[in-house]
Parts: sequence; C-alpha cells; structure tokens
Amino acid sequence: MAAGRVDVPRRTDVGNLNWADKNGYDYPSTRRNDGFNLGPRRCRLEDVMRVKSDLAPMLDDGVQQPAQKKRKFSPIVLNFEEKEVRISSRNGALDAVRAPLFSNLVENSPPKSTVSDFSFVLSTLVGQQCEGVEQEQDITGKEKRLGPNIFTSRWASDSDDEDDSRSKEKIRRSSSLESGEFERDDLEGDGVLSSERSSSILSAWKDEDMECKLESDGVMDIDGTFGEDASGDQSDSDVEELAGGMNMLLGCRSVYEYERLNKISEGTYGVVFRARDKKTGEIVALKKVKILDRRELEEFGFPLTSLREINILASFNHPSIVKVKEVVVDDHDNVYMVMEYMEHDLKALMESMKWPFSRSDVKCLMLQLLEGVKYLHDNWVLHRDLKTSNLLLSNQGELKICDFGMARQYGSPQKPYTTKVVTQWYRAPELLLGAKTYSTAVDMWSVGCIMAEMLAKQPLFKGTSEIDQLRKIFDTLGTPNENIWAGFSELPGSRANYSKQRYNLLRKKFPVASFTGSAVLSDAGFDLLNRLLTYDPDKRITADDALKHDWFQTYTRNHDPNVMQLRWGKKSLLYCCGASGLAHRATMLFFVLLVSWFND
Ligand SMILES: Nc1ncnc2c1ncn2[C@@H]1O[C@H](COP(=O)(O)OP(=O)(O)OP(=O)(O)O)[C@@H](O)[C@H]1O
Repeated sequence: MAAGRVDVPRRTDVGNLNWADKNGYDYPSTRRNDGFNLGPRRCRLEDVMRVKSDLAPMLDDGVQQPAQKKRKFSPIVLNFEEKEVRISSRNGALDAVRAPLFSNLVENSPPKSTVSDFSFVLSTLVGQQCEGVEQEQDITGKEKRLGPNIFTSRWASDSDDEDDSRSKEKIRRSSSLESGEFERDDLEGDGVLSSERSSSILSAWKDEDMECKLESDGVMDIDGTFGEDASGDQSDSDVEELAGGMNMLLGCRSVYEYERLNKISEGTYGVVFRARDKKTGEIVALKKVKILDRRELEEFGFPLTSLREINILASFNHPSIVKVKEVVVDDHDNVYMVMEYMEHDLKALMESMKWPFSRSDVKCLMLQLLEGVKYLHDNWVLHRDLKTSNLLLSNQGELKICDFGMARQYGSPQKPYTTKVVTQWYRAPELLLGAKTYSTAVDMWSVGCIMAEMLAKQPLFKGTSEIDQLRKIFDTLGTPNENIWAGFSELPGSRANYSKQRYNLLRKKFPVASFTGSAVLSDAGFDLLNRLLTYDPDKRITADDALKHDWFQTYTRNHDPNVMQLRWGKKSLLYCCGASGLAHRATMLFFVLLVSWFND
C-alpha cells in the first residue's frame, strides 16, 4: 500500500474465515465471471462500455503493435497528450472524438463540474453523444432496436406508481448522518441525476467541438475476438449488445442506492467502503474517488488516475480482474466506483496467517495472478502497481487484481514513461535504475516478488529507500553487469558505486529442503521464481510463458467439492495454511531427531 494509506482492520475475526465452507474451492470453473446476477436487467457501466472497437486506433499515432500480438479487447483510449478520446466500432462509427473534457478545459474554457465532466467522458466513451450520430440508429445508419437504456432500465421503472411518489420526493438529510447513510442533497428519489441537470449538461456538450470520423478497418467483437468482416452485418445479438448500452449522460445512479456498511480501507486515490445495494441486497465495494490535486481537477475536470482506472476496469472482463459494476455519484459531485466485493486482500490475509501458504496454494494463486496479468498484457495494459494489497481474494479462493490507478496502455516501440511507478518493494530494477522506457517486464518482476512473498510470508526486498531497495536486490541476486544484462551500464543509476556481490543467493532463501523453517521450493518452482526475478527485462519470463512453466504441470485443478474439502481441510484456507505449515515443521523436526539419533 502506498504511503499515506490508512489501513483499517477488516478481518479481525480471523478464526471465522471460511474459505471453503460452502462450495469448497472452486477454481476456476465456478469463479464469478458471469456478470452480475441481479435480477432484472439493469443499466451497468459494463453495458455502457460495450462499444464495438477496431484495432488500429487503439494506440497512439505512429505506434506499431508487434505482429505476433493481437489485441483481444480494445478499451477506449484516452489520449491525454492529444486531448482525444478514441472510440471505434465494427464499422468504424467513431474514430476520434475530440473530447471537450480535455480540449475545453485545457484550452481554458470554463471548467465544468466534476460530475458533468465525468459523465461526459463516460458518454463519450460510449460514443452516443457525438454530433450526427443518432442514438436510434446504429453506426451504419441501420435502424437499431432500442434496448434497455436509462428509460427502460430498472432505474426508470422505479418511477412506476409505487415508486413515483418516492422518486419525486426530494430527500434532504442533515449533515449529521446516521452511520450507513450517505449524505444526499438534490438528487431525485430514484437516485438518478435530475433530468434538468442532465439535459443542461447535454446541451452544454452539444455545443462542443466534437469530431467524429468513420473508420472501416479492424473489426473486433464484443467478446474480444476479431470478426472476419467489416461489412457491417451485425448479428441480432450484436445489435442487442449495442442497444444495451446506457447513456451515462442522462444519469448515473446515486450512491444513496447503497447503504454504507463500513470503511474497508483508505488508499492514496480513494476510500473504499463495504456497502449494500438497497434494492438487491448485494454486498459491493464502493471506492470513492479522492480529489488529491485541485489543480488537476480544474485542468482536467476529473482525476486522471481515477479516469484511467474506471476506463480500464469498465472495459475489461476477466475472472482475475475485479469488476466495476457501475459508477455512482452523490450530490456533492463525489464519484464512486461500485465494484464486486471481495472479502480479503492478500496483504491483510497473509498478515493474519500464522504460517505461509502451502506450495499448492501458491501455485493456485499464482496461476490466477498470471492469467490476469497475461490478459492485461495481451490487451496492451501495464498495471504498474502489482503488490499484495492490490490482489483481492474471495472466500472461494478467487484472486482478482484491483487498483488500476497506475495502469496505462503501452505500445511498441516503447515510449518514455514515468519511472515513479510500482510500490518500491515490488519495483523492477530497471525502474529503480531510471530506465525511461520499460514494458510488461516491470509487472513480471512484481509478480516474482509476490510469489516469493507468498512462499515466505514476508516481502522479499524490503528497501527503505530506492538505493536501499537496489542494495537489497543486489545482495540477494548479485550485482548486475553488462554480461548478464545488456544495456545495464547505460542506465542512469548504474554508475553509482554498488558493493560487488558476485553470486545469486536466491536459492539460499528458497532451498529444496529446510530444517530452519524457511520457505522450500522445488527445482521447477525455483526456476520460475528465478526467471521472474531476472535482471534483464528482455530475458525476464512473460506471463504467457510463466503459465506454461513446468512448475504448474504437476498442479491439478480440482473441481470436486468433496476432494477440495479434503485438500483445503475442514474449515478455511487460513486454517489449512496453518495446519500444513505445522505439519511441515513437525515432519522436519521428526527427521532432525531421527538424524541426530543415528549420529549418536
Ligand atoms: N472490490 C473490493 N472489494 C474489497 N476490498 C477492496 C476492493 N477494492 C479495494 N479494496 C480494498 O481497498 C484497498 C485499497 O484499494 P485500492 O488499492 O483500489 O485503493 P488505492 O487508493 O488505489 O490504494 P493505494 O494507496 O494502494 O494505491 C485494497 O487494498 C483492498 O483492501
């Protein structure tokens, strides 16, 4: 967790954690990856973002993607440098929308309110507010069936007789709120931004200079696969999907639709609450976007880190990536991301465990982590802040990556990015040494640090400063040189006077067998760890190759709940981790006694 975070104890009742109580461990077949089962169809940000996208415009101009990699899923690119939001569709409805959010605000026109700007971005992302594009028509001009939108969603249906009076009632609460209540002001009772407010936003935006271009190459389907033709023929389901998009411009739901239960954590970019959807009873996590820098707010209308996070999370759909269900607002223009709720984060869980994870647990968690990272990298996104507190775990043993505030899209050839990314302990040596260009390998280094931490139950390199971080890495892995890392000597930080440590001592930290209780690792496991913690980023293993590594070949994913109960033990993963650690130590003690008895 980055500095500044206030950790709020979340799981004091560790003994009652029940990781396998109902279904046992259900990786991956029963993992929650099927969207939100909330009864009648509701407007969700996920729906909104289902814009057909093509391949080409997803990267910055002039940036070529390597031929061997294809983008499976194209989120919308916010190109801040060019003040452009790029959106594209199967038939290329929208290529580049010059976003008033950026153009206006950057070009000194009066700043809009946060919610307005934010809603604009969302609506721009959806591509429905572009001048000349009729919402009733699809992008090729064909008539499109209007699917559920703000007017046909359950939000709108809230205004039937029973709820009508409630929706008209303007609820005001005093600022002294009861716990569990969000402060509300002038939103309509059904939690949707008032229509006057929405339409004033709409008309403001209609005046903006929006650029819509048509493009016809690069076809991609909603499910992330590439279609064969760009002819414009859309299946019914495609039309449904498109029609299902919600116009965020006409209203985000209100945070008052949720009952606040407790604060989970306060990080650098947001406060995270546990909350309950008042209508469905579903437990969710609400991340309130923090406005750290008022100047950024004035300039861009919305914190860029949060915009990036929402853009990426809303675009992605993978069992190892936390899902954003929708974005809600309060009447003070605060914006909240509504995410699926996960019971634990890996950092807090490990802190509360007595013993480290078993190797089989680590394999299982690593597989999920690598699958998520592979998905990100396949989709041209660097997470840039992988660490244990950003890995969420459910009671069913699902692992999901969260916190995309530092994430960004990358391309080839690499462009210079900031090096002040990745929490120090998990930061790759090339970043610490000041490399201006870097790529997916920075995430893989973090994955290596996380794997080591899961095995040893403590961070691998706990540097107190950047230089101390490098020193700790060099002390364990040996001081790098040009032979093992081509280009090392050109890095700005390489000229410092580091102590020469000639050997890689990592194996000492993770021996094959140990009598001292240190984490043990098979040859295959060590090979994977070593490849993740390879100095040269070009030689560092990729997520794809890591998933195919021998270490995982012996791991069988078990889907039988009875066997899983046995494997995980009676109660919880925590219990099992403790038990397996205890059993390991008891066996070791037995052998030590046996050996000493023979020696006597
Ligand atoms: N969907 C979720 N379900 C449950 N807990 C969550 C969820 N999302 C985040 N959290 C908790 O909130 C913490 C902080 O979340 P997050 O990392 O997204 O915020 P942040 O402000 O970006 O933090 P940081 O300072 O680490 O960058 C996480 O470590 C986790 O404990």
